[in-house]
Amino acid sequence: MLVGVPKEIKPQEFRVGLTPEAAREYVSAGHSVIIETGAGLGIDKTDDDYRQIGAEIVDSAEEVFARAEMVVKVKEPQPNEWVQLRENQILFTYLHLAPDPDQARGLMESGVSAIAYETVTDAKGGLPLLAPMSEVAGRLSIEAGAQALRASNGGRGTLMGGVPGVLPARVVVLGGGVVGTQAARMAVGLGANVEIFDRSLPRLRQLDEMFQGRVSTRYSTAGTIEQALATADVVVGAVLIPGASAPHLVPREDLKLMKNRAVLVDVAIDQGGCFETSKPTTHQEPTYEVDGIIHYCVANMPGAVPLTSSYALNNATLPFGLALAKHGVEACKMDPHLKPGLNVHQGKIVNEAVAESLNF
Ligand SMILES: NC(=O)C1=CN([C@@H]2O[C@H](COP(=O)(O)OP(=O)(O)OC[C@H]3O[C@@H](n4cnc5c(N)ncnc54)[C@H](O)[C@@H]3O)[C@@H](O)[C@H]2O)C=CC1
Ligand SMILES: CC(=O)C(=O)O
Ligand SMILES: [Mg+2]
Repeated sequence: MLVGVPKEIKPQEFRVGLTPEAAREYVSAGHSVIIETGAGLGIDKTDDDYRQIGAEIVDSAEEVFARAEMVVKVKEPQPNEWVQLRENQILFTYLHLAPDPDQARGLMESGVSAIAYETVTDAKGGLPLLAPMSEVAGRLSIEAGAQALRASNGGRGTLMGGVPGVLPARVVVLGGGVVGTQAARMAVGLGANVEIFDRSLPRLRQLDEMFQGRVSTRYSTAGTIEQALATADVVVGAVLIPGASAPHLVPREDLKLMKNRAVLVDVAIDQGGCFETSKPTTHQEPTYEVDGIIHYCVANMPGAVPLTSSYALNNATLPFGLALAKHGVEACKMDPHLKPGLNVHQGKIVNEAVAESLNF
């Protein structure tokens, strides 16, 4: 199969769909790989690095989209990308369609078969192609929160770990999955006071065990969240209902319960966000303020650390990508975990949760 990788075009997105090491695996398996010139520069890989493993460098994204039988990307296609997709072509990337009906329509009209990283599953009920980026985003969320707390950035002026004689910041994490766990680890590492909320009691038990008393766990209800908001310095939004838009756990009116210039970090923004007042931001302008509360809502957080992120992502996507390259879209029928990854096929939304969420 001819596999193509365009350069990412979202603002400040420096990851790449295939690292040279991953591209080499495709070539070894007998596939051809074309890479848009400069696609790897964000991870310090030159065109020559790709040429050396047997890939062909092409001058434009247009050529990649026109020639490739499978396009491998990182972020969801932008409007000028989705118009270049076509029937009998596979797109393998993050899509996050539930909160994005325009993209959903664009992909349906293109006729492409689009497989979304974030809805591929594993035998343990996890999301193996989302997990590595959730690990990155979870860890970054605390760095982002700590930065936003600085007075020079509009925040309350609280130091995460406090100092002897002065209390540390209170960090509230909504959702104790991959993002939430990594956020909690980082916050604990900085010496913050941490509470994690989840709706799953088995998960709360695991977290309790894992953190050995360094983190408090709480069952997530509107009431318990309201109580926590009153004392929080940073609230990390890390919930997920796979395929669906994130539930709004904090309505706008609840911002008045919070301390002035406290910080909301909405990692779940790519699924629409879990605070009512969230709207996607970019690394260029990551924060904004609503009712005295600082919001950080960057939808491609891992793009800020493209080296770590591209390798972590490729480690997870490689076996699935190789299966798609070998068997085409039929691979989704052969692998029950790749099957839910197929979001758009023959002009229809074919993942049930995504279709339901979009009301399609
Ligand atoms: N902004 C960014 O750059 C990135 C965003 N993400 C997003 O972060 C979000 C979380 O991802 P993961 O941690 O991998 O998901 P996950 O599935 O590992 O964890 C989600 C957790 O939320 C819990 N949950 C569901 N409803 C809840 C509720 N009402 N209250 C409290 N907890 C609830 C679930 O029980 C689960 O433990 C997703 O939307 C994902 O797309 C992930 C990576 C990068
Ligand atoms: C998961 C996701 O949206 C990202 O890595 O940007
Ligand atoms: Mg995202």
